[in-house]
Amino acid sequence: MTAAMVGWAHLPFGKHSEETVENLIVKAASKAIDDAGISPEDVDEILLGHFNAGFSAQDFTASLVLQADDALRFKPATRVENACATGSAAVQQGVRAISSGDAKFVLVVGVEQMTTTPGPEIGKNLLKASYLKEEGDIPAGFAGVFGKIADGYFQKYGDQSDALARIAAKNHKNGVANPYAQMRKDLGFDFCRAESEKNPFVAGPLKRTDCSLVSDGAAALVLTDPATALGMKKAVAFRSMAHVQDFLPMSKRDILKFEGCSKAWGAALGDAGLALDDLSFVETHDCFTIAELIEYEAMGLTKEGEGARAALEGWTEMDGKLPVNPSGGLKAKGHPIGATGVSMHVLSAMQLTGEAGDIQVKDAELGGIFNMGGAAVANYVSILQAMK
Ligand SMILES: CC(=O)CC(=O)SCCNC(=O)CCNC(=O)[C@H](O)C(C)(C)COP(=O)(O)OP(=O)(O)OC[C@H]1O[C@@H](n2cnc3c(N)ncnc32)[C@H](O)[C@@H]1OP(=O)(O)O
Repeated sequence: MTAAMVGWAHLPFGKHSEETVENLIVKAASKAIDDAGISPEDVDEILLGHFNAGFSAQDFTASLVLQADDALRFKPATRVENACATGSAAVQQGVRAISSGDAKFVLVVGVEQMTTTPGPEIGKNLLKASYLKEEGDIPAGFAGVFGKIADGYFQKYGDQSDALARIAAKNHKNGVANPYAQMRKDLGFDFCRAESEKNPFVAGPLKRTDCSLVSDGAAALVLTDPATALGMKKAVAFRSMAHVQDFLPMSKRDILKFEGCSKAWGAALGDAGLALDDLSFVETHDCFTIAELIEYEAMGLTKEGEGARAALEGWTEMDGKLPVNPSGGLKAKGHPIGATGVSMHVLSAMQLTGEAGDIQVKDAELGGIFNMGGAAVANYVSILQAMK
């Protein structure tokens, strides 16, 4: 074990036009420090996950965290970015600072405010996480990128519309019980399966219900070393973690396999000496339902081309053999880009300390997280375990 989470905070995700990036950061940071029961003076390093890419005019944001408390002034603070995996990139950098012995307490904050940006610009900003030379003109923003992946997958393995609707319906159902989720509505399989005025096609075979939400929100956590964590009121350890970065152009890869995701799961489970079956739950990056389906294959839950089985046979439901996205995922909880990976770690820590309330997975002991930037370009897996 290299590091542990000892305090955390999660603001409700949603449309928060009354907020500013600055307020979101300050609120989440203060709450996480309070939750850890440390003094702001104890923080040795600050990492801020913030994608931005045009969502906010303020583009130099690391120092905004210092506004959570005067005692944070003069602490080293750095902004970390790796597309939609920005939050996990910040968390894993924090774990490295702890493991190296450079810091005793690290504060990690993830934030994004997307909904105040006009519609067409949202898609344009998100597309900056693709290879612009090849994908820059794809219509419908990042949905266009995953629409292309879904098209290719359907051509190779057949129509997967039922499985995608099952994934959407599962995540929406789970989101109802999550007080931090943006959309708490059980849409049901039939609504997600059928094209309708309320559920139009967005890109390729992907309908609105196959897409994650556009969101505002922040989450934060405090890390320390495992020995110090043992003396604190709660602690969730990093049993292992992995980061695998792949080529940016999709043309240089077989995009129907998320090879970086597969390698990251292999490395993290291997380092932990665990099998996927040992995990109590997984929070995975369902930016689009087709991504969750391919991730089932990449994490080793099913063989290649058979991800649909896991959805159609209920393996990943709350009462299935491996609950996936008990939080409702990006689909229902929301996907404020820079906050997403931090949120995944916070909600998993809540599961492992029995703080997850109505989304609690029974007897959760080990949790896996997969957070992805771009189309399987930045791949981060963390395996978390309760310490007490
Ligand atoms: C970039 C990386 O590195 C990797 C990644 O993670 S890629 C993912 C990045 N994120 C995205 O691409 C966001 C994708 N989602 C979207 O762009 C938008 O949600 C969307 C285009 C699918 C829909 O937007 P829209 O058509 O403007 O819908 P909008 O007018 O806001 O809302 C209309 C209705 O649909 C609902 N709705 C909006 N988005 C929804 C969604 N994704 N799922 C379900 N319902 C949705 C709204 O609640 C609203 O419902 P009511 O009429 O009942 O109030």
